[in-house]
Formats: sequence, structure tokens, C-alpha cells
Amino acid sequence: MPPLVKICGLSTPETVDAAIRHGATHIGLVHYEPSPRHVDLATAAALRKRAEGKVKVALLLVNASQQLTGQALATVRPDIIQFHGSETPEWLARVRQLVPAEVWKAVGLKDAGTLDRVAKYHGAADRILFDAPAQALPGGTGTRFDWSLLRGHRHAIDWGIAGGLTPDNIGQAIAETGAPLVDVSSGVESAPGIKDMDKMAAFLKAVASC
Ligand SMILES: O=C(O)c1ccccc1NCC(=O)[C@H](O)[C@H](O)COP(=O)(O)O
Repeated sequence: MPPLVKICGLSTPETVDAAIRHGATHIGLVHYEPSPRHVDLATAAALRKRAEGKVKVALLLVNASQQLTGQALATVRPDIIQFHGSETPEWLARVRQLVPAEVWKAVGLKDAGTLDRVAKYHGAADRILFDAPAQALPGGTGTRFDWSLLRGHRHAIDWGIAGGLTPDNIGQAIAETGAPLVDVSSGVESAPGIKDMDKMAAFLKAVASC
């Protein structure tokens, strides 16, 4: 069965509709001001409503305060909250207890040691999203990690891969890692923050043929 696909960093109704039309299972909305994909909470709530019942919606936060996290969750009511900073397992566990959303933790996969360190999130997160290590931004950088690090790894909880995926390399990424979920942002853009519908369609077609 082909993996689940999350198209991340959507910011317009048109791109949300295109992701749904072309077969995405998840979309991501980034609420993080330094990102070129940042959407304010009112926009995120409107996009979330548009996608409701059609795809799962993940809201992304990066080291947000307790107050902002509460406000974001109450306003957007996402299916998933994706923490993309250095949030602690304790914080994730607390959020998970308080809200009905799934909790995902993104982790920059630097080396084999990361796979041991990630164990601290088991029991606190519903899914681990392995991404490239942070650069100027913690995500959405268009860079990939060494997929061979995941070869043969026994995952204790649900997981997925992100980072530098494109319509051209997604087949190889899935073959090498066996990922049950793939996540893309820059690889389906014409410029930072501008999604390209043809690239989105090509990415989803490439995944469907795996
Ligand atoms: O997309 C962003 O701008 C972003 C900024 C800060 C934290 C996370 C961000 N994106 C998170 C994602 O889930 C991306 O899809 C993931 O990092 C992969 O990005 P890319 O390498 O551009 O495909």
C-alpha cells in the first residue's frame, strides 16, 4: 500500500483544494512567523474548516508558549498538532492529555544516535516525523537526511519522513526507508511559500505508483 502523504506549508484555499483533489491524506499549516509559509490563526482556522472531513489537518508550532499553544489549538482545532522545535516529552504528554488532537514530534535525523534519543518521545507522541536537521529554520529547508540511517530500524511508534523530498526522489526515499508517511513542502513549490499545483500532482502521482 502506498504511504500516507502530507503536503505541508499550504496557505491558500486553492492549494488546499488541489492537495485534496490529487489525493493527499494530510495537509500541514505552519504557524511560525519566521517561516515563509506562516499563516495567522484565523487563516489556519479557515483552511482547516475547508479541509474538514476530506484530509487530516496538522497545525505546526515551533517552541510556542503555553498560551499560544492553547490559543492555536482552540482557534484552529486541528486533527494533529506537529511540534517542530525542542519541545519536551513532558510538554507533549501534557498537550496530548488535554486535547483530542494527535501529537506528532518532528526530529532532525543527524546520525544513528538520534534514533536512540528519540525513544524519549515514545508514550508522549503519536508519531515521529524524521526530518533533516535544522538549519536557519527548523523545517521546510528542502534538505534531506541520510535515508540509509533508517534502513532496518525497528520503529516503536508510527513514523514518517520529511526533508528534501521531491517528485523525482520520492520513489527512492520510500524504497530505502519503507516510510508509512511522507511529508513534502519545498519540493512542491516554485518559490519559498508558493506551492506549485503541477509539482503537487506529480509528487502525489509518484507516491501512488509506489
Ligand atoms: O515549512 C516550514 O517553513 C517550516 C518552518 C518551521 C518549522 C517547520 C516547517 N515545516 C515543517 C514540515 O513538516 C515540512 O514539510 C518539512 O520540514 C519538510 O520540508 P521540505 O524539506 O521543505 O520538504
